[in-house]
Amino acid sequence: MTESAQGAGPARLEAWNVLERVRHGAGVSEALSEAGKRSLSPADRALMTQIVHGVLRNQRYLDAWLEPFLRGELDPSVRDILRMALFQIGFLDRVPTYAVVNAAVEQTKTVAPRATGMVNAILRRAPSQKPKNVSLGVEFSHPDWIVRRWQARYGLERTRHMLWVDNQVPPLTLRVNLGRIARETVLAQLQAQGVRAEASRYLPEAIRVSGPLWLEDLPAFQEGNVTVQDESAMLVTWALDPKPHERIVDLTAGLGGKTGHILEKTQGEAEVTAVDLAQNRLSLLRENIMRLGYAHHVSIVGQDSRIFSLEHPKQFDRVLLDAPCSNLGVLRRRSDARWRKQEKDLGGLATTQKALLDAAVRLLRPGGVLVYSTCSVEPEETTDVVRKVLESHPTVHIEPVQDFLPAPAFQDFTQEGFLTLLPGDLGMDGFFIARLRADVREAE
Ligand SMILES: C[S@@+](CC[C@H](N)C(=O)[O-])C[C@H]1O[C@@H](n2cnc3c(N)ncnc32)[C@H](O)[C@@H]1O
Repeated sequence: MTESAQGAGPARLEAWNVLERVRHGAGVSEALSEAGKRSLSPADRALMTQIVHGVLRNQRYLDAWLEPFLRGELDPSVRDILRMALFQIGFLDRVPTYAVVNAAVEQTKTVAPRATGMVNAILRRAPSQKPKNVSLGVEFSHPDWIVRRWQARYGLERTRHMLWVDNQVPPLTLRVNLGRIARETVLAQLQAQGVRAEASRYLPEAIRVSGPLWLEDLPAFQEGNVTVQDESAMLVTWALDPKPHERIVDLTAGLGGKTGHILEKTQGEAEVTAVDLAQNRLSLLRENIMRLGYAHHVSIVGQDSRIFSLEHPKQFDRVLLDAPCSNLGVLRRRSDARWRKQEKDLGGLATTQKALLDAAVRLLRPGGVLVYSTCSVEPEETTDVVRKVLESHPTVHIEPVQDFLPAPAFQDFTQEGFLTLLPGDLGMDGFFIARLRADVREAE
């Protein structure tokens, strides 16, 4: 590493590398966890993460801030250095402005030496001239199409709140395997490490952590009794309400977040199958389930769920379809997602979701239960999909989800039998959950 690169500090150098990788298509979580494996101190890792998410969450605002100072085209690598500097100046208070400017100048010397003078000149003037009178989309750094559709549905104040929620650092929530360890024991372990945490008011297995936590140091995590998952994602398994000895399939299992919860709730006594077509995700799912100690209690199938359903019709008591979606309910966690999606993608997603839900219905035995969930609350991906599928399957009906949720507080968020949590409701991620049941007599 050159002397000037070192001058920027390891956290900023790695943050810049991660942003470059994200610009070239890498997912932000994967890029951050790769970078985190390099020898960074815990403080540098935290600063790197804060800068990367902060720049992505505030990108449009930062670009509007830069705009008046630019003359002509800007090299994307230099733009990232400027965005990082303005984010630290505008949104963090721990580093003095002169130190941020010096770090950015040092970094530019190695990345694009000829731009050093320009970066220096911009960062001497810009900090005192923040953008004024900007639109909601600029103020909260969201694409206009998202702002427009939320405002049309929820009105101005609600939309402002949702946009604000998306830019906050989300809470870290832990799921405790209550069959193996009491929540109080995990809380005591957290307290012993000086971590601020409290029991969720809404789910008996959830803990909200509000300070920094190195999970690997937590005994309950090492023993496989704790998993990171948002409370709204935990509600999906509550809605499914799996029982021991049933045949259950998780049709889009991904990394196994919900498969693990199903295994915990049935204490490994159900016959669980996890399907996903992404082989790389299934290897991680296997590792995750092994850590939880349920490796021998799940069959893992790398296949398109639509094919799987043709091969196993009417064979399952419970089917979970946590469908691929636009992620618009979890923008606070996926800081890059708002820039990757376009409104026209919703149509294609809805087609896939409908095809997968048709496949899910096919797997139900008479009387079987199906849960459909998305981390988006857009009607095209949620109520529209469910209604269309119900029209073509008259032997399947809606079962009100509220009867299966763990706290009375959720009643306020149910309508027509569906649960819809908007981003930030009860402090949780945005989520949609529907529960369907096949008639006992005549499943399709
Ligand atoms: C929302 S994620 C699932 C997250 C997972 N349920 C969890 O809790 O960790 C959607 C998943 O659907 C998978 N997928 C998309 N299309 C599929 C298909 N046709 N068949 C099987 N899996 C599919 C993706 O690979 C992705 O892992």
